[in-house]
Amino acid sequence: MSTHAPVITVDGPSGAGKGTLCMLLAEKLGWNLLDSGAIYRVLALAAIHHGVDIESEDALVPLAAHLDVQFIAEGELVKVILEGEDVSGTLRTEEVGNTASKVAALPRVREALLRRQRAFSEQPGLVADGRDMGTVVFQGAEVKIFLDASAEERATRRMNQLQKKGLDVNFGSLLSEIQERDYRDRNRAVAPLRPADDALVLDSTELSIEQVLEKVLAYVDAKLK
Ligand SMILES: Nc1ncnc2c1ncn2[C@@H]1O[C@H](COP(=O)(O)OP(=O)(O)O)[C@@H](O)[C@H]1O
Ligand SMILES: Nc1ccn([C@@H]2O[C@H](COP(=O)(O)OP(=O)(O)O)[C@@H](O)[C@H]2O)c(=O)n1
Repeated sequence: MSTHAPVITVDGPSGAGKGTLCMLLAEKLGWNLLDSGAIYRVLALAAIHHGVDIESEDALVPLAAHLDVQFIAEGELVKVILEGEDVSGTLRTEEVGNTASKVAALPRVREALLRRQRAFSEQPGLVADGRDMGTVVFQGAEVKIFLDASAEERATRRMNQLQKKGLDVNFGSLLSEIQERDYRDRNRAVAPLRPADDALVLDSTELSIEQVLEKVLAYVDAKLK
């Protein structure tokens, strides 16, 4: 019989620093990591590859249920293999993020991905990154964080991140894409982006990565004692 593994959930909008925080937390604690956004992104990419209509829930549900995806940890990075192909690079584009947010608004698609996400909860513990980790997928999590930042700060962070990868990006269009995605994620009928009632809400607009990690580690320590 498997014993219950503790879970830390980190939810919040795009660019708030969830992925960075979760990676550091998982590393520090030696726990497993779930990047649930990557699963929605992989589904979006699979739909694009197979020419599936991203508005058709009936067509997307079987695709979601049978996603052939592997996450392979390579040092600090995670390699994502979809149907045998390394898609780690294309997965992070804003276009795929936007398509992911459209397929993620469909209730039966979310339902089809629930078991796959919960299967990540293994000993010694799980750090789960997403939009509905604390409100839906791991409602009973021991520690819940909602990480936020102003839209302007998040767009600036994303712009710097993309520029470092050598991509040419426009701040104005990045900001409006982020705002559009936030609006869709916050206003969908199922599992909308919102803090769980028992989440610590942390605004990272004026905080460095180190300051965020320090605050969260202190909170985690107090909660897990
Ligand atoms: N507190 C912070 N201050 C400044 N930059 C940050 C902070 N947290 C994260 N970043 C940077 O912002 C970018 C987006 O962070 P990421 O963790 O990918 O966000 P999310 O997973 O919430 O979309 C990354 O380049 C990351 O290094
Ligand atoms: N648990 C989750 C995670 C992501 N998503 C959706 O997937 C999209 C991409 O998620 P992501 O976490 O990779 O995006 P970023 O925060 O990295 O920009 C989001 O805009 C959400 O619409 C979701 O609905 N539920």
